[in-house]
Amino acid sequence: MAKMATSMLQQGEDAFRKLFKFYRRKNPPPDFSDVIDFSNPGNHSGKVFNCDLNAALLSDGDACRAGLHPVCKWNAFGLDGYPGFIFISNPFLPGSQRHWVKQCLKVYPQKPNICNLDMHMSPTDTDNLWEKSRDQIRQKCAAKREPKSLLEKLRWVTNGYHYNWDTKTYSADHYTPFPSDLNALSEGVAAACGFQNFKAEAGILNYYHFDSSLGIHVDESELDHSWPLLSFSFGQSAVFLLGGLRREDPATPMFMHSGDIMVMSGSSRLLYHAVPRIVSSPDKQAVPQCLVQELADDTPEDTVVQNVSEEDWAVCAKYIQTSRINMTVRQVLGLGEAFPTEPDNENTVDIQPGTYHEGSSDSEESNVKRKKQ
Ligand SMILES: O=C(O)CCC(=O)C(=O)O
Ligand SMILES: [Fe+2]
Repeated sequence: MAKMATSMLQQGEDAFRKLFKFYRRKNPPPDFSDVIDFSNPGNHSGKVFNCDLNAALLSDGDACRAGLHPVCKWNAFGLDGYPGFIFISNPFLPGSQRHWVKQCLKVYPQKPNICNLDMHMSPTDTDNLWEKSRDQIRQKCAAKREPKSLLEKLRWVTNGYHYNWDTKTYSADHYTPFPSDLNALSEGVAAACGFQNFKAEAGILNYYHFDSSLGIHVDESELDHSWPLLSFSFGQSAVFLLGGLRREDPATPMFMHSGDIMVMSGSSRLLYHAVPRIVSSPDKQAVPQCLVQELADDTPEDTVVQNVSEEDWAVCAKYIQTSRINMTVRQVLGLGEAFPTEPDNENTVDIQPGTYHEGSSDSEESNVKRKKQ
């Protein structure tokens, strides 16, 4: 079976699509032995190398304020053949990941931010998703099939410059202030990777369940590609496929576990990628161990990461038992750059907003619709 995945890599034509289908398959489940696991990279030591980040680029104090270990303690890796790609294996301080899960469920979906539910519901119906869903989630019984709460129907949220899925553009007049805590985390990670003046301007949050996937796409709508794309994962794990500059190029499979960060920069910034499958976290506990921990008592006052109340965490923990949340953060504009004044209508495409990330479809195409860029 492992051979099967490898041989697909060699076939050339549409190798990525075949690999996507291979990892998406439910019955029989695929062999995951070719999937690089950066938490245990020994098995793939031929492709993975240690990446020495310059610890002087982010002070220990700033790292701690963003809820991160000092950079000298990070396990950062590069991947042969992918210059500019950096994988940081869970650099989060114990307890700090909970904050991001709570923000993604309770705070970031709030109006005026936009989510997939807005595509077919009124703003009053999609506001206060947390309040409308928390009791239902908390009382959920795993053994029974129960109706999904609105929060469980959430697939994406945008913040900062809100991505327009129809025109595949960002615009000056569709903007809400970028969350300051996520900005601090993003600036810190970017700085540690050598991008000192990175500005977090747009965020796309993706919410996955065990039957979700994200189709093959490239993120190229940002106007300046010299800045990295940052990706943060929490909850259950994903198989992530990193491809080439062409959609059909072969791809390298890797796991993203809770707390892992990916930086796509330089010549890896515009590579095709996809998430064919969500899998249980490797520690096989209902909630990944790194999310069980609470913030240390001596956490400084000025940290952006807050303690999550027991009441709130009860909801988040229930949700995350079957879900993964990914936050991608982008800088949209270059230094001193502004959006073009005339909208570029030629870019209009035939995607259906909100269909990029449908859970139950077996077709990889259902998700590909999201960003065929
Ligand atoms: O969920 C992920 O790991 C990938 C998300 C992604 O590619 C995107 O939002 O553009
Ligand atoms: Fe992406």
